[in-house]
Amino acid sequence: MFAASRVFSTAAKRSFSTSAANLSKVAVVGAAGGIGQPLSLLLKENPHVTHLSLYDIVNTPGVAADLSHINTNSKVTGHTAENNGIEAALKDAHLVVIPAGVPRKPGMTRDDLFNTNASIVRDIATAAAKHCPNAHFLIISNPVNSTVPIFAETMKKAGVFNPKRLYGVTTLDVVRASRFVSEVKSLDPKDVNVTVIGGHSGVTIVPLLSQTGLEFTKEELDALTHRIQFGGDEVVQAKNGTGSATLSMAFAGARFANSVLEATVGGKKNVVEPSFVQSDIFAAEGVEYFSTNVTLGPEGVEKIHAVGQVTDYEKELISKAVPELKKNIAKGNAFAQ
Ligand SMILES: NC(=O)C1=CN([C@@H]2O[C@H](COP(=O)(O)OP(=O)(O)OC[C@H]3O[C@@H](n4cnc5c(N)ncnc54)[C@H](O)[C@@H]3O)[C@@H](O)[C@H]2O)C=CC1
Ligand SMILES: O=C([O-])CC(=O)C(=O)O
Repeated sequence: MFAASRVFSTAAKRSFSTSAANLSKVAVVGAAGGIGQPLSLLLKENPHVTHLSLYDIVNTPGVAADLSHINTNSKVTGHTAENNGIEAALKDAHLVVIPAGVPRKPGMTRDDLFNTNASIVRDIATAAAKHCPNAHFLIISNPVNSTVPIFAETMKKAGVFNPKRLYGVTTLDVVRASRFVSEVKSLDPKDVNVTVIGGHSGVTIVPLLSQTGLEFTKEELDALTHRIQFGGDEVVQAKNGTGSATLSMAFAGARFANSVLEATVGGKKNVVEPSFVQSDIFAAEGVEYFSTNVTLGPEGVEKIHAVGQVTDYEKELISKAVPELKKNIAKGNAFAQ
């Protein structure tokens, strides 16, 4: 995993800058938005990317022109809905990152975004099934617990679903957890890895603080657990109606995209990241998708890690997460039928 303070190490840049065979087309859908723009900037700096393809319903020609002046190797193209621009944007993409859709305002839950974002994600999945069915798909659009099932069901209908290549992006939860714990323990976040499992909203976000190897008082556990579960709300409140996390999400999304690229085209072994993927872990409880650490390999998800040893406190958190997740997933599945 990357050190929290740097998205790309100098060594990674050096080792991948010379091999053309390692390079690939990456599309960002929702590229002109609050997340899309800084995420595209970070991807422009990624040495694995040969072609950065930006799609949005508005403004991508300007964003693409701007980014195209940065002197890194990748070509940048901007596409909008006119003239079926999504086809050109997605065709032959190796990886597609999707931060398209509306963000929260204060007082809203992520599930309140469902009515708007569900159809946006379904329509993008329909286009993806047609133009780049073998790509790796990174879903950022909320509510992730439901948009991942929507994307999967739409791909299944088109007969092209590959569960190894569909990832709900939950990286921001571990980025936050690392930062928040390091603040409490006066540590450098690069030395603090927190496993977070479950989903990406409120009580479905389950930090496994016992697995950090650090000691916490009950007060610290309660406060940290709450802050990690509701970190998104802190930003929504602070932005006061103008949106939700964009810059930290761009950082997290770029880290996850780079990990997938390193594992799939960079030849790197043992790349481990958390992701909300199709998973057997709680399938018996009717939970078809679950976020845990996964090992990424050349084909995508190679191994889903077990939850591991958990305390009674964490068992209780999991028992609250599972029914909520089940509901969110069922809602996504039902929408896509
Ligand atoms: N997974 C995670 O950890 C996080 C997820 N999010 C989610 O990411 C999404 C985007 O957030 P922001 O970038 O802040 O929103 P934003 O409103 O700034 O940007 C969204 C962009 O999507 C575009 N868009 C809308 N419909 C589209 C379509 N059919 N095709 C292509 N593009 C389309 C809009 O034109 C806009 O440029 C939200 O749903 C938000 O809740 C935000 C933070 C963290
Ligand atoms: O809170 C939100 O709505 C955006 C999000 O998913 C996050 O910041 O984790």
